[in-house]
Amino acid sequence: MKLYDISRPLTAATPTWPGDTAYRYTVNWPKAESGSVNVGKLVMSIHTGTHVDAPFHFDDAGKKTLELPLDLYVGAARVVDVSGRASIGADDLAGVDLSGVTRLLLKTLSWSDPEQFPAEICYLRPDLPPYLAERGIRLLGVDVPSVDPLASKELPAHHGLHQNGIYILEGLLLDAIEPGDYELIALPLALADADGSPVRAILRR
Ligand SMILES: N[C@@H](CC(=O)c1ccccc1NC=O)C(=O)O
Ligand SMILES: [Zn+2]
Ligand SMILES: [Zn+2]
Repeated sequence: MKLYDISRPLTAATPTWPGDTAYRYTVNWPKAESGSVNVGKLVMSIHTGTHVDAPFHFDDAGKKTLELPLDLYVGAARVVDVSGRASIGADDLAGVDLSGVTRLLLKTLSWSDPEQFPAEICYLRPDLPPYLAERGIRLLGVDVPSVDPLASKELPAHHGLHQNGIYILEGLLLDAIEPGDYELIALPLALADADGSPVRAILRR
């Protein structure tokens, strides 16, 4: 069985949201000092690289990472190519059969330079969340840092997905992935209080 890594590597150079905390790993307690082991310390924003959003990210009353339903992040997923568009709405998926699909990953290819935070990304239009929910989608993954336009403060797609019971996976790397059916594994860490979690996302087929 072949494994495809669809996670962005986390390094000090991984781009973050403007002004947000970069990934930083340090050996906080070196072997020379501890006498036996190197002990690392990790500092990063939850929204750097490949991650899930918990509803608390955009809703003070929303579920936090530890309360997320794990079954959504493991199981059959369909990758659909929606590249070449400025945004995605129900119209853009009209020709795509979504019957039996619970986890949908949209390949927008709109984050062209992985070394730079994008200036503009393909985003979701407000008619998409209800359309997906009617078809049974419960998890939506994108290959960009947000499901909304980067400058949006209202976050209509985040809220629309949430209102329709659809959870969000962001920052995937789908460039090398052929559209089709896979098994997805992208589990959030068991983080108390958090508004999301970095994930190691893989596809198997
Ligand atoms: N909502 C975004 C993240 C986001 O908006 C953000 C992340 C880190 C620092 C600032 C952010 N937004 C500021 O307006 C997301 O899609 O997860
Ligand atoms: Zn996020
Ligand atoms: Zn988000």
